[in-house]
Amino acid sequence: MHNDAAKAELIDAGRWVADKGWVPATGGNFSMRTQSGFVVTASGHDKGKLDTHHFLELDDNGNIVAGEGKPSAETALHLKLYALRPSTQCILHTHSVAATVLSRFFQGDAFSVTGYEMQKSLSGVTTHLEPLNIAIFDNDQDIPRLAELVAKHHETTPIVHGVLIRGHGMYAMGDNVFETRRHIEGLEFLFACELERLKLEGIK
Ligand SMILES: CSC[C@@H](O)[C@@H](O)C(=O)COP(=O)(O)O
Ligand SMILES: [Zn+2]
Repeated sequence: MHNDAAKAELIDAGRWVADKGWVPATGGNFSMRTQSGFVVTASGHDKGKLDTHHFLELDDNGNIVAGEGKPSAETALHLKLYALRPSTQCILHTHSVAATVLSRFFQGDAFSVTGYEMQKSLSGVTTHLEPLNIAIFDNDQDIPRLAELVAKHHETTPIVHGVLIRGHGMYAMGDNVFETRRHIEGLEFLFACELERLKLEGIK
């Protein structure tokens, strides 16, 4: 995909994800793989009101080749996720209330659900009967260090749909922008169900 087409897709995804309330304030950042490398959102903008000049163009090694401002503070994590899973074309990082709260509530190293038909909204999932696991990593302001932790985890437990960062949000990935959007929507549905379930069942 050309850089300009990738920016157009990310501007559209930004409006959608902002309408859902999943990128409050200037939270979140987006990227796509392109013919010449990557495009990534510039840091500090409202991701629901992106324009074509709110992006940096990077080469295959992550070096800036065009654009204004600073690349997203979390660019190193995007680049690591692309390297870990070469078919990934689009990464959308969101800050929903549900992802933020549940990643703090569940103390373990994964958000795990079983029994929901909507698990099948995620690529490769064919049944509600097996657990769906989304890895949770402790938040870290040192993004390269966090990216290394994610890479280490991927060696034994491949990351397919995305990861949660505790008290922070989610990184969702897919082989095109529509798949990434579907993964976000499917996972957010599952997060919302789990929040409702916890309210009804109480904390045990
Ligand atoms: C609103 S503060 C959030 C940031 O610290 C960060 O987590 C984030 O998602 C956006 O950072 P950005 O540098 O704009 O890409
Ligand atoms: Zn963030």
